Amino acid sequence: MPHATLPPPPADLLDGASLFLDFDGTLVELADRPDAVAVDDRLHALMRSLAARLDGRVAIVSGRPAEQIHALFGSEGMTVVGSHGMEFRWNDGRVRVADRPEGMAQALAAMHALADRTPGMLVEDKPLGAALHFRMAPDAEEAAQALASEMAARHNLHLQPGKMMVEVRAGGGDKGAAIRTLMAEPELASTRPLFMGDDHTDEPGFEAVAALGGAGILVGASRPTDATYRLNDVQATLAWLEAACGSAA
Ligand SMILES: O=P(O)(O)OC[C@H]1O[C@H](O[C@H]2O[C@H](CO)[C@@H](O)[C@H](O)[C@H]2O)[C@H](O)[C@@H](O)[C@@H]1O
Repeated sequence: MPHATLPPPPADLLDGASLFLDFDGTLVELADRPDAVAVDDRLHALMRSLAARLDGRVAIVSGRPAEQIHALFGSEGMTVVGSHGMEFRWNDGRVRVADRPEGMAQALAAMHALADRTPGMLVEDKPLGAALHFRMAPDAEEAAQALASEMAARHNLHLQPGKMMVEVRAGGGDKGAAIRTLMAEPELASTRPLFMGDDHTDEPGFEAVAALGGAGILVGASRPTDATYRLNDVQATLAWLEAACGSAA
């Protein structure tokens, strides 16, 4: 994986593009708890501007449940892919959701047992996965990783690392495969896909957009990546998007 110093994206990159956006760490700052995140007026306005600028060719591609992203954005009416590429909710009402894997109940019970004896550790129960969050219990990272690995192996679940969390989830897809599915929509044909994301779990998305003739934009510090461009942080990302779609205040 290349590790060059990446330039910021050019201002005209949205021309003829379809835009896929990660959520946590890309559009909103990371917080101590998953439920401490909100979509403010600035982000609402930006999503409306992007939808207008790109004729609706904008989607959120998140590890969060699609339902949660919908609830956070309210009436924006955009396409959302949730659960790391396993749930599709298109803006025309179509829905495609993978089955909840067997073994989730046992994995959740084991995670709750660990969290109950670990102050600060949180369990996130998702439709297609279960996550252990140790942002507020950093000393318990090893225990969380060990339990998630054990649950993944025992119940044939996909092990999904994240930022200060580890998840077991339904397998068979990732953000890269999800972007390929979205790009197969007729109205996206012959557009150039762009994907913005911050996490290692966004790398399959960067790889997919590059293979489809587009570009990935890494949000955060320089690291080995398949992205083509880089922006420093969430604030730089919001400012670049606003400028690129002409909605800067
Ligand atoms: O793919 P994303 O949209 O970036 O979602 C990835 C995960 O985001 C959430 O967890 C992360 O954000 C939390 C709130 O800032 C933070 O407390 C946590 O440490 C981060 O890992 C979400 O809770 C997960 O379900 C997503 O998979």
